[in-house]
Amino acid sequence: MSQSSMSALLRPLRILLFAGHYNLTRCCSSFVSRMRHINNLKANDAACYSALQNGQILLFHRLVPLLQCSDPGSFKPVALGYSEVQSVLESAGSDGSLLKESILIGCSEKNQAQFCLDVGELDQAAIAEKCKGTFVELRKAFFLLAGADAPVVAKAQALLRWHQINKFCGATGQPTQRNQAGSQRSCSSSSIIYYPKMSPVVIVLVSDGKRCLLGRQSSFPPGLYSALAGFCDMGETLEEALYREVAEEVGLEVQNIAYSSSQHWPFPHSSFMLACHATVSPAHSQLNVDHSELEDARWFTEEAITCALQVKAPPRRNDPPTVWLPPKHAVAHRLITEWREGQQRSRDKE
Ligand SMILES: NC(=O)C1=CN([C@@H]2O[C@H](COP(=O)(O)OP(=O)(O)OC[C@H]3O[C@@H](n4cnc5c(N)ncnc54)[C@H](OP(=O)(O)O)[C@@H]3O)[C@@H](O)[C@H]2O)C=CC1
Ligand SMILES: [Mg+2]
Repeated sequence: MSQSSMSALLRPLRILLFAGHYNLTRCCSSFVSRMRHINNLKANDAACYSALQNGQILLFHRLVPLLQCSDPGSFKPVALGYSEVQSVLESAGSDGSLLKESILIGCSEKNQAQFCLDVGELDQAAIAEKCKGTFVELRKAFFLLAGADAPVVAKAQALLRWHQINKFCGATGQPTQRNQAGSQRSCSSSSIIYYPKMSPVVIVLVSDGKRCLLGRQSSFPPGLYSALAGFCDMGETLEEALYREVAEEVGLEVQNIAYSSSQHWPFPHSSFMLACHATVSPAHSQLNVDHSELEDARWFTEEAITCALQVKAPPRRNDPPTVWLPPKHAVAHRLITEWREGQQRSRDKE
C-alpha cells in the first residue's frame, strides 16, 4: 500500500481523536465533577445509599432488561425512582429490602446516579405489568435501543452478571461481600478484593488497498460477515494478539496497524473490544482460512461493502441470500465505515 493511501486511511482516525478531545475540553468542568462524584459513590457506602434513594434504577429479571415502548419501534429502558421500585417490589410480594442490592452504573449529566437491580426472585409477568414494560433479551434489546441507552443497559447487565458469578472467593471458598456501589467484592478471610472484569479482544479490518477482509463463523446468522476478532492471550500486547489472530484465522501477515477505537461488548460475557485497521500488500493477500475457526473469509470491494451497508435488517428465512454487516452499535460497523470513507477520499484525490 502506498504512503499516500495509508495516510488517507488514517485521516478519519485523526479527525475522530481530535473531535473526542474537543468534546472533552468543552464540557470539562461538568465532566470532572461527574467523574469525581461517581468515584466518591464507589468509595463511600453511606453516600452511595443516599444517592440510591434519589437515583434512577433500571430493572432486570435474571439478566433480562425491562424496556418500555414509547413510540412504535422506539424502546427505552424502564428507569424508576427508589419509592417507585419499592412499590413495584411490594406489589410482587417482596418487602423492598431487595432495593439495597442495587448496583451503581453511572451518573446522568445532572449528577443523578443510575443503578440497576435484578428482581429475578420475583414474578416476571407481575413486574412487567406493574411497570407497563416488557422484558427483552439483551441480544434483541441491544439493537432496539437508541445509541446512548444500549451501552448503559449492556454495562448494567455485565455488572449484574459479574456479581452473580463472584459470590464466593476463589482462594478460600468463603462468601464475598460487595460494597454499596457494587464496584468490588471482598473476602474477609483472604482479604482479596475482586473487581468486575472484561476480556480484551482485538478486532481488525484488514485492507489490501482496494478491498477489505471480512469473515463469518458458522454460529453467525446466515449472510452476516464481520471484521476478524479474537481474545487476547495472557501476556500478549494488542499488536501481538492482532498479528496472531489474523495469522491463525486466515493465514496472512499484516502490517501498518492503526488503532481506531474501543468498546465494551456484552456478548458472550463482557469483552473489551480494541478495534484496529491493518494492511497487507496485494501480492500477499492469498487467504488460507482455518475452517475450524471461520466458516468463510473473503475480500470485499468497496462496491460490495456499499451494498451490504444498505441492508438494514437481517434477511428473513425465505429472502434470497444477502451479505449484511454488524449493526451501528458494533465497533465492527465503525471499522467498515471508516475504511469505506478512506477509500472514497483516496478516490477523490486521484
Ligand atoms: N462488537 C463487534 O463489533 C464484534 C464483536 N465480536 C466479539 O468478539 C469476541 C471474540 O471473537 P471470536 O472470533 O469469537 O474470538 P476467537 O477467534 O478468539 O475465538 C473464540 C474462542 O476462543 C477461545 N477463548 C480464548 N479466550 C477466551 C475468553 N477469554 N473468553 C471466551 N473464549 C475464549 C474459546 O475457545 P474454546 O471454546 O475452544 O475454549 C472461544 O470459542 C466474540 O465474543 C464476539 O462477540 C466479534 C465481532 C464483532
Ligand atoms: Mg475469531
